[in-house]
Amino acid sequence: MMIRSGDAVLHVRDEGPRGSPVVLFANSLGTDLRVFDALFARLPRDLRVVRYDKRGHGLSDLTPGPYTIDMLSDDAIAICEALDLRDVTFVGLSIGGLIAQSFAIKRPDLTRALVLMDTAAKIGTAETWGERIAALSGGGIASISDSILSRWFAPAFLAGPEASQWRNMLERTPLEGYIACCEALAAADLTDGCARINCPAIAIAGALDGATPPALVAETARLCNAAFHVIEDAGHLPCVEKPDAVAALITDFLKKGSHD
Ligand SMILES: O=C(O)CC1=CCC(=O)O1
Repeated sequence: MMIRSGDAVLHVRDEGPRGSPVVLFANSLGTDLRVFDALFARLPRDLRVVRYDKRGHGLSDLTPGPYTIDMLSDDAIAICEALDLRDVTFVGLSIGGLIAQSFAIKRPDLTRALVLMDTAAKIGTAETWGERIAALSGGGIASISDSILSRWFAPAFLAGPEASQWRNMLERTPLEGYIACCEALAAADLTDGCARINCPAIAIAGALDGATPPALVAETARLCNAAFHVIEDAGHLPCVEKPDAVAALITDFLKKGSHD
């Protein structure tokens, strides 16, 4: 389905029984909602799982940049309002985790719990994102996809045939949407707001994550009192590489700490 948020129409997938606990997923830079396919397949069937392509990605509209995390979390709020979702457990991957933090800071009334996956209150610096934007403007996403993929995945996964679908997804992301999200990342620092989050939360990091290393994710977990978990033999996208381990953590959290 498609849902309007301001000047964009967003591609949303809403699955599972109505009236069940709601889990909302926000994707990372250079991916679309399919990044959660393997994880979704392993979650309990008695959840209402809502996924969407953030603007500038997947089948959602490409609106002019720069974007901000505030604008991107307004999109998540618009989806919740359109679908009348409440008591949301928000699972955010990387930039999706910044969106989830911003959502929880702005709308604690909608937030049941957070799962912060390979993310932080601040990712990179204005300088490192500026360098990436300059490289992208010169050569496009394919010119830097090898280095991005080396942070996304452990070497063994990267060497196998499964990795090519993620390279294709990354390289087929609209360049303008990708850059607009890099601009949002360059400006984002949720350190102060994150410390005010007081809902139940867990943080997850791939042990080999080269983009948001475990120590950085652990620091954000400490800020918002989240339990911290490391997934062995995984990089920045553990929901792709180790979906069984991630599904087990989220299922346990939903049973024990998140929904009653
Ligand atoms: O592209 C990367 O290096 C990893 C990443 C940072 C923010 C995000 O969403 O992905």
